[in-house]
Amino acid sequence: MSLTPSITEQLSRARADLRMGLPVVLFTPGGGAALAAAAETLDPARLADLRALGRPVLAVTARRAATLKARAYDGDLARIALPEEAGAIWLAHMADPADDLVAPLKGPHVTLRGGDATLHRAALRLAKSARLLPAAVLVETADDGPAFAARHGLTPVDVAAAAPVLEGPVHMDEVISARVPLMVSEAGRVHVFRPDDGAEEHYAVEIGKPPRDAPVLARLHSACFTGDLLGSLKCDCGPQLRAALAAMGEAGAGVLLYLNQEGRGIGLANKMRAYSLQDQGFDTVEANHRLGFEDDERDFRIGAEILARMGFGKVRLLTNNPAKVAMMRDHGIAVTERVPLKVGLNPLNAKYLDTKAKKSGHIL
Ligand SMILES: Nc1nc2c(ncn2[C@@H]2O[C@H](COP(=O)(O)OP(=O)(O)OP(=O)(O)O)[C@@H](O)[C@H]2O)c(=O)[nH]1
Ligand SMILES: [Zn+2]
Repeated sequence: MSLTPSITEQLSRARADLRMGLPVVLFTPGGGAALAAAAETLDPARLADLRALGRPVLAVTARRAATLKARAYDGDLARIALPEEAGAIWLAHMADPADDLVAPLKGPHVTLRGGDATLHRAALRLAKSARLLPAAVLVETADDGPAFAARHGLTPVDVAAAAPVLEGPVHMDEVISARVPLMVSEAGRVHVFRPDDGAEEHYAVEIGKPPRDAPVLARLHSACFTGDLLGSLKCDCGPQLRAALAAMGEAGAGVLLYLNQEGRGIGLANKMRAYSLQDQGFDTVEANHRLGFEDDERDFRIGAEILARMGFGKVRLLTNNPAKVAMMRDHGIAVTERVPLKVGLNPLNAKYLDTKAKKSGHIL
């Protein structure tokens, strides 16, 4: 029936539920089912309810497990049995490395081996896509997943159906575009693109009337609230944003995608967590890992999709990041030239830029 939510819509609901602290019901058809909640938002009352249903397990990524010194028998993740006395505070400390140094968690942690980690993997993937810390509490239930969910008004997610949606390309539609005269060019136009998975909208700023059959001067700019808006000296994002627009104004044509992938795709709250770890002495990559994330969690297919939707197939890409060039090529956009964008170096971001050059392959 068309009134029934699609798997994409169910996933979008599940993300909102996790952010509010509600568990969702993950299941594989004909296989197991589990209630899953994000460790970061789960309150003590709901944790007690989960405990009443079975033995809770905390799933963390292998990155987080490495810091916790927990064995990741599942390769990419670890399933840690919740000790009897573990409450919401224990969970918060396991999920969030903020206090790792001042109050290290006492192990040893009992991690599960054998069995199936499919539901745990899906829970972590969902938590990441909800821009939460990748740590989830799961309790398996012998009940039928969808029936259990219906009884309690919870969102059921068929993880077998969800996998290709979570890993697949995002579909995007243009909602509207309107003329916005800019300082760099009066011929500015802002386009708003809305993904069909309920996630954040992304924007394209078109300068002039770039012909669609020639390489366009383009920038894929990832949102940086602190750098772009506040003028943070910790990164080079603000100067890069303004220099890219200025270059397009000067050339009379160009397209800047403003992608809402704050913090290289981990969201602003997690980026601030990473910043707080950086104040403890970790670099930008180490901080991401301690939080349980990879170095870069952005999905560059979003940028490729928007360019394609606008009719652009060839770009002269303003970037210092060769991975972006490779990613565009992988997703059907020809990069005829990489145009360096070296601006905004200051004494406070020199180490950050140096780390990006050494660990992330950026060309300084
Ligand atoms: N997780 C995390 N994200 C950061 C940090 N500093 C900046 N960012 C984010 O990084 C993104 C910008 O990415 P960069 O790696 O600076 O640059 P790039 O876009 O890969 O490459 P360029 O095209 O050369 O700018 C923005 O989303 C910022 O919010 C940090 O320390 N940690
Ligand atoms: Zn920045």
